[in-house]
Amino acid sequence: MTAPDYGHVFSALRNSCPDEWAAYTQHSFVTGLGDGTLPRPAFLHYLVQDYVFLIHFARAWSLGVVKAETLDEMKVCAGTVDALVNHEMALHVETCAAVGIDEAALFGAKEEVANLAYTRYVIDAGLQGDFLDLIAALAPCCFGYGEIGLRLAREAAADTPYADWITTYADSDYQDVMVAVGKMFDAAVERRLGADYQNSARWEQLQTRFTTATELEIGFWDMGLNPA
Ligand SMILES: Cc1ncc(CO)c(N)n1
Repeated sequence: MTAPDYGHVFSALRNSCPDEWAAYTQHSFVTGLGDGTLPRPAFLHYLVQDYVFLIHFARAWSLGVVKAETLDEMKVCAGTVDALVNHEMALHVETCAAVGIDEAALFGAKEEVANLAYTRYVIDAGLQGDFLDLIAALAPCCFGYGEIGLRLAREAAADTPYADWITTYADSDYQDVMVAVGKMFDAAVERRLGADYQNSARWEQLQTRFTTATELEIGFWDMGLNPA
């Protein structure tokens, strides 16, 4: 499997920014997770920031419940909030606890600017725009980690110390949520813009949201590589 099926809307958005998508999903931080060469301090620095990221990211997905137009959209958004706060964050809490960083320290960690820029951009996309603006800005995070997790599960060195991280995103728990998000995103776009959505007046704006969020993901890996 080269890429999992997260739907045709996601494929169209990704295929329109191939350079940014490659810079995000094949970033040297990702290579280092796979071959195990990522320095531990960079990983822990990233993981603490990512805990804070997920707090605000869950707020953004909660906004999806507010902006939804169908019960199915509400269910997928609520399910994603659950997956983030009750499952994905366990990786962060357990990995950090093992090196003496407790949850209060995680919750109170100083948020770096690249982190803050990313989540507030996504939340603002949802506040200023509609449900599609919000999902277009949320999509790179979700599907990018899904792609990375599956690729590293196939290609990673057997002895990488980052196997727990890889498993979190390759696991069917995470993948099933992403497939559900992809289906919901396809239906949401077709419902509002029609089957010929790529020729609608809204498409360019959604592409900009998606590409900008992808660039903010690249900035997040860059931040991870540079522990303060
Ligand atoms: C920065 C970032 N993007 C995406 C995900 C996946 O939820 C994450 N944990 N962190």
